[in-house]
Amino acid sequence: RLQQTLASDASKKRCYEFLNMTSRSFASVIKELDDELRDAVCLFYLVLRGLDTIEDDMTLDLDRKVELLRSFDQIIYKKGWTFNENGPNEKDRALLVHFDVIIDEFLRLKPEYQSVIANITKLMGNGMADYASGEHRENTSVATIKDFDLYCHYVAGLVGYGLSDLFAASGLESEEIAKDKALSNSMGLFLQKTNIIRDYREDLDDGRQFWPREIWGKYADKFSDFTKPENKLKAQYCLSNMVLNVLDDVPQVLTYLSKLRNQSVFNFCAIPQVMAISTLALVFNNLDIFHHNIKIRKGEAVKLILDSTDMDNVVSIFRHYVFEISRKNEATDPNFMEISMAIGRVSVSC
Ligand SMILES: O=C(O)CO[C@@H](C(=O)O)[C@@H](OCCCCCc1ccc2ccccc2c1)C(=O)NCCCCCc1ccc2ccccc2c1
Ligand SMILES: [Mg+2]
Ligand SMILES: [Mg+2]
Repeated sequence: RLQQTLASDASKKRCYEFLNMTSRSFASVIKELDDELRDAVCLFYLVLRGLDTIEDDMTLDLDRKVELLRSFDQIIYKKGWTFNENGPNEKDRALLVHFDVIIDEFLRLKPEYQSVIANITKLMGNGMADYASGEHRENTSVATIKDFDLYCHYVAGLVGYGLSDLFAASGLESEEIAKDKALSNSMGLFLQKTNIIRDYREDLDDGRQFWPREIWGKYADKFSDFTKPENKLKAQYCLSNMVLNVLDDVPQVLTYLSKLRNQSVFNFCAIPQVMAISTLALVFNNLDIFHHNIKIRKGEAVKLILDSTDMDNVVSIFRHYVFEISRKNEATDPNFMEISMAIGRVSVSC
């Protein structure tokens, strides 16, 4: 009996080490969650990060990648399963090399938490596979704004679905939070779309492009044209058009946050969203993003984390950054009016 307890404590500890290794930002907010939810959300993260490590690896054979993505919801029930076919540079390859530890801990979760995680894994894995193998084969390019919303639904909106289901199943939040799928979806889309804008250069260098052609095609013939100095005005207008698209999700994010009742769940949900609105204001009309990855300053991030503990503070943080975007909004920008109106819509929602 004692032997088993020691073994399971050791593998749980290793899961939190993998959590810290794969994402410092999410690790810090996941560890803040109440006991009832912490392990389930930690494993939810690690299972999906494992799936994403398959998706992100451009050195994997396409058929092999699709087979793994579509069967990952069964793989998580296979005790002992590990994977070492990732390329040497895949940043989270160690997670899959030791994935048997994640599976052991996943199988120790309550059955209702396991089924939420397995269900989202199945939906996300098939969504990623559809993207990897479909007409996007050439460079995972995203054609229409509808495609953009669908891809971000698969990789991030579904995480919002699963988290809302876990919050409700734990009893820490009402069943209602899991009913309004559009609100949960927006929680993921706002984070993922902001990251996709911020990561323009990193993804371009990795041969990936997620900005929808329906938007960037209005400003250039090739996605990489925005890195050229002679195209800097077009690049600026394309960037503001992308920020405009993301602003649409702000009212729903604020509505979702206003429905939360448990303090640890609120902190866990609010902090990534507050980081994202700060990042969105930073990237707006900032042409550095076409040349290198930019991040909000450490000091600002710490202040935001400390301030994001109640709805009034979160609303005023959003107002602050939305005002900063309106200050940077230039009348010569063809998107100027649309952005002003989107800001108006946000301002009344908070
Ligand atoms: O490789 C990387 O490091 C970045 O990969 C990006 C990509 O490949 O596009 C991309 O991979 C997406 C596929 C795997 C999803 C992993 C995930 C992330 C955060 C979680 C938070 C809690 C629980 C489970 C979670 C699962 C990525 O990590 N994008 C970051 C934004 C995704 C946010 C997901 C999300 C959605 C709703 C949320 C609601 C409340 C709190 C956190 C939330 C977090
Ligand atoms: Mg990734
Ligand atoms: Mg990915």
